[in-house]
Amino acid sequence: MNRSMYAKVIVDVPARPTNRAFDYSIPEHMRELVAVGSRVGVPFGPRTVQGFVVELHPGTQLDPSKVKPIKTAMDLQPPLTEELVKLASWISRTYLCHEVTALQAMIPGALKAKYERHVKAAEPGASGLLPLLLPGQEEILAYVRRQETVELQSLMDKFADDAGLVKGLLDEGFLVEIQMVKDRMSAKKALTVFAPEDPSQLEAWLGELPAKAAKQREVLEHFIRQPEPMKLTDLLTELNLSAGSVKALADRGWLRIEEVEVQRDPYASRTFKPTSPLPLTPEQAGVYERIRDAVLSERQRVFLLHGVTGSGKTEVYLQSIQTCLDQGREAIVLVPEIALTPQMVERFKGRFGNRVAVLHSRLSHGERYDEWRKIARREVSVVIGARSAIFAPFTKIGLIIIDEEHETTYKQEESPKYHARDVAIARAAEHGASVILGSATPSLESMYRTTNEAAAAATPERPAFELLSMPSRVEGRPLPPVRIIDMREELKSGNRSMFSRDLYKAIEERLHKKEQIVLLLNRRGYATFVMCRTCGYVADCPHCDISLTYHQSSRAIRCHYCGYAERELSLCPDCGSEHIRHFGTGTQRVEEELAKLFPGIRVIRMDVDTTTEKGSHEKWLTMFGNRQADVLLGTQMVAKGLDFPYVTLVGALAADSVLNLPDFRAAERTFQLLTQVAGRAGRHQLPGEVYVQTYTPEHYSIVSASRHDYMGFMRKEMMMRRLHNYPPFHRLVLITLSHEQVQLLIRSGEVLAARLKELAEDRRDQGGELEVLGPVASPISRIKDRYRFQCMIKYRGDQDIAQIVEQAASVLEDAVKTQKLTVSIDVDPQLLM
Ligand SMILES: Nc1ncnc2c1ncn2[C@@H]1O[C@H](COP(=O)(O)OP(=O)(O)OP(=O)(O)O)[C@@H](O)[C@H]1O
Ligand SMILES: [Zn+2]
Ligand SMILES: [Zn+2]
Repeated sequence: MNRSMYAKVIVDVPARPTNRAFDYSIPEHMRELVAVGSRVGVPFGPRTVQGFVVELHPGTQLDPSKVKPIKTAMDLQPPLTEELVKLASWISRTYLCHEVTALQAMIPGALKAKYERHVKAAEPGASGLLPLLLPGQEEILAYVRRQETVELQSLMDKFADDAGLVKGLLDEGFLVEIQMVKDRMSAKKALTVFAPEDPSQLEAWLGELPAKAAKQREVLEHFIRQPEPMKLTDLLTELNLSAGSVKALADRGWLRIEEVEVQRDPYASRTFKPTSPLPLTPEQAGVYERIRDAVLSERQRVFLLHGVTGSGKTEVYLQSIQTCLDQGREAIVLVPEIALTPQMVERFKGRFGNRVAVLHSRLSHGERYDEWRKIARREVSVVIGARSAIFAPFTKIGLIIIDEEHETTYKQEESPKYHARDVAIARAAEHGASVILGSATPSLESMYRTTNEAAAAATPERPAFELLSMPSRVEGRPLPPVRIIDMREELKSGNRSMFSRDLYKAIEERLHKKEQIVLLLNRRGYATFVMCRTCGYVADCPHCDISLTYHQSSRAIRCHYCGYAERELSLCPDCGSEHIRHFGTGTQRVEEELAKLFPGIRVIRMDVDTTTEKGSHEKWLTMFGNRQADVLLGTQMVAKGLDFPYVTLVGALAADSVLNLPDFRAAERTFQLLTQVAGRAGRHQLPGEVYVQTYTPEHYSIVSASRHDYMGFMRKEMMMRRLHNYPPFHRLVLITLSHEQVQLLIRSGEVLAARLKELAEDRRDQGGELEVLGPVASPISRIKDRYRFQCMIKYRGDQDIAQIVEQAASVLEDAVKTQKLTVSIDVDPQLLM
């Protein structure tokens, strides 16, 4: 029984002055409904907005007569747990975002507020000058009175020809506007037929039916055989009836028809072959036992599992989860982008069946909401999903697994700019849960935290990691040999093709043996721009500092940042030449060249253009798995997690494409990508082989990847990072300012940097290491007609960086408020653009 009379509410108005909880009173009749974590509609200024209840209190510090009451309680069960509410406040402090933004990130899109404008008729007497009504207005008013409240838009639509009359009624106060806060989506409902509690009744009624009511008889007989409730539509199809007969029985009061929530299950039509635990290899067993002990200890422990590709990490995950479930606890599994790895879903559903919920971005709003409700109602105990699944509203988490922990997709690029790894560790602390960070190529940040140096500096918030390793593949299968091919030499000997001679031969051989091939071409590697070959003109976005991208399918060139699009060019706008070259996505060109070189070759191309349709990934991968194609050609999405037994050749066509990006992680990303894609070859009986084509064959990231030498790469890269004060030794905060006028922007940047440098000076006097770089133009210096400038903070140790950033940013508050300057803060940024 909830006796609290006041609630502290975080309102859905993401702005600095509102980034705190406001007091509201809870009307008597809502006391049972309003709990920590529930959503409420509250008056805020002249509006009604959604808010989240974060605390309950018996009293208020404010003058009670000034405290407004909550208007609506939106949930029967709060969608957020108390733990998640607390986590939101941690996220807001750690990543410097508004608390409501963090709360919003935790609920499914379907529950995000939709504001509707409704109208109702004013109380009689309020404006009671009826004679003033214009012809036609009386009718509108009467209509609204009959409906009680009407959504404004639908009223406007209904009386579209008289929109002016409606507006007049509003202006003169005959109609009053009320704002409603609603869910964007509601649970899907279906009519369901219920038999009476006591089935012997049915037999008796059967006797009472007139002889000619054969159809009704069939329905009763059905429920005598199967008394469980049944969806009306299913019943009608099964018995081949029309609704009339069922309705007739309901009218007699013999059956009951009710609207019942149904769940949209995106995997309902799929069957998953059940699997049982495999006997573990000694390496797997050693790792599994460490994890099992940790899970049983019910303390927060973080493991970094470094297992080479094909070492059987997934089986370790599955058995660790089993341990956790046996204990009556729950597990969360994160994968980079689940739509990309249907094989993962299959493995988890195969082992745990319908105890698994799946959350990813390719589900519809409704499907996502239904999967989420299964979690909220504890109908499942395992969640597998992309980044935001880390917010699954479980209450007894025992284990959190982050597969391919080095992936950048675990960092959200828009606010809240959280990293799922850190959120996982924070949740594990609350639940006494273990975390497994698994990868064949762990990030330097995670690896660093297994070192003694990091252990010495560990805090409860940033605990040290325990390193587990699985250095060999299952069943002693070898890692495939990797050959580096120097493309400069190819060019010298007159080969201008995208394929080196050796790779060409290797492909030919596989086609002959009916084995399969994976070809990787990094998306950023090959230009997709439009260029005039006469004068060198390149089509740029008129609103952004970036070249336009050619899309062959729509014959358009468009900007990836703002969506600006124009038709493909036939003449150069600068010199009028007809020699315009449209560089299609790199993969398209490779596909064309493959077809030319190997007539009849069957190629599946996976890239942004071929995978927009829902379920397309799955379709392509199933086809490839069924050996309906010889080549799987694609961008990064073919590099990860795939496990196909007939793949014996992997080719990386442009290994250095990532190396040339202006990012201190370029070498790390190159090493990761090459190692991952090489790992797709020879995972089963057939031995594999890998070719890496590059213009910089001597670079240590490429050499180490070719030797499967993670440790060698890591040591070298650590040295470079230490030398240049980059993560993991120093941490970064990136502050990006943007504005339409470059002058104002430069001035703001300088003011900010000056203040930051002052504060850094103070810190250094107290012994803190802190360096401020900038302001400089961002690598992408303009997006959507707004110029961009950035400052970077590099710091070391466990400093309260939030305080400094907030203090410094406050010097820009005026410009933000009055001049539309935007300030975006990224703590531990993954992309430096
Ligand atoms: N104990 C075992 N006995 C037999 N086969 C196993 C065992 N463990 C795993 N496997 C098989 O070995 C193959 C590789 O395992 P898995 O895909 O889990 O590797 P991984 O470490 O996740 O690799 P990657 O990092 O490349 O995704 C799979 O086909 C899996 O079914
Ligand atoms: Zn030109
Ligand atoms: Zn643009």
